[in-house]
Amino acid sequence: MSGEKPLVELCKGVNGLDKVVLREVRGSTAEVYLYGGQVTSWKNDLGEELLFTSSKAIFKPPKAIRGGIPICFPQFSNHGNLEQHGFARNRIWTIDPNPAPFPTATCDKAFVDLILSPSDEDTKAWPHSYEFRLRVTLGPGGDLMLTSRIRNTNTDGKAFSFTFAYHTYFSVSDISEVRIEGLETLDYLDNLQEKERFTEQGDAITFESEVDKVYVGTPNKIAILDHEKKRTFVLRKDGLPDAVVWNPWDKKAKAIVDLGDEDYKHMLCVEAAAVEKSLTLKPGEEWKGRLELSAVPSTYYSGQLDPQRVLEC
Ligand SMILES: O=P(O)(O)OC[C@H]1O[C@H](O)[C@H](O)[C@@H](O)[C@@H]1O
Repeated sequence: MSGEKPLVELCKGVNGLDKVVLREVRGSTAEVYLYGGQVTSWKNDLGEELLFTSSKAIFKPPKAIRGGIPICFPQFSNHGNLEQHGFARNRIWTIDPNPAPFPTATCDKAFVDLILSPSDEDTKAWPHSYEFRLRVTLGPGGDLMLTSRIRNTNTDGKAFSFTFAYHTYFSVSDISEVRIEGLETLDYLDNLQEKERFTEQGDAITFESEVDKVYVGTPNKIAILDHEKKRTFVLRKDGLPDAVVWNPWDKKAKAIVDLGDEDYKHMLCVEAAAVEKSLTLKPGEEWKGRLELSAVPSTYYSGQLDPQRVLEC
């Protein structure tokens, strides 16, 4: 019985890496590795895994863990001179022993606060002082919430700019059975066509080949419908105007060392992000970016989906 176990527990994960397990009274769980400050598991009260982690994921620095929710900071992808997706995803974060109080009642919420501070090596690549606090919360209904607060602590008076993404890998039954609602008719930058700008057509987005797009200025609510699983993920975001959609498909999957050849069928990345326009903080300023995920049963049959109902739930 999960009722016997603590709501928040620090234990050892793969290869002896530290991880924090969050438990919710009805049985949902989440796991967060200090390596990368990365959520690697989120299960509903039936014990079903909702996030994808690669069958070939390498749980060992310096390679970031392939799956879950890597944090891309201070750079998304190759939009700058830093390493791909920045360094936050392959640094060891620490647990904040004195987290700030929760704004609302805390008693039924399991949460952990992690901190990323710059190392000497990071400062050479990105010469800024900052404090990055990440709160991961498992809500009473099993919802998963991530809140990032990044503060400029430069003492030289300099502002800094960054791009950011919660690079979420959703677990899906079969990529061909999945659709995304909430991104129709929006503009996107196509990473497969030199970041050229296009406008999405009017239908829900479905998948039949490689996709790597940055949708710009999206609504704060996006739905991912898994027809076969009869499950809908609802992604809510705040402070993050863009949404990246990525699936490598078969050829690219084979070229990614830590991804199984068939894994692309069972994953879909929909990433709450700030990519098109970088975010700028002056000394003393703080930015907050929030992601909230819920997984609900899809109350529809094939061809009878009312998109409005999904997005309003
Ligand atoms: O292999 P990674 O460095 O983890 O990146 C995986 C993917 O992340 C994002 O979704 C980018 O848009 C893709 O271009 C990139 O291929």
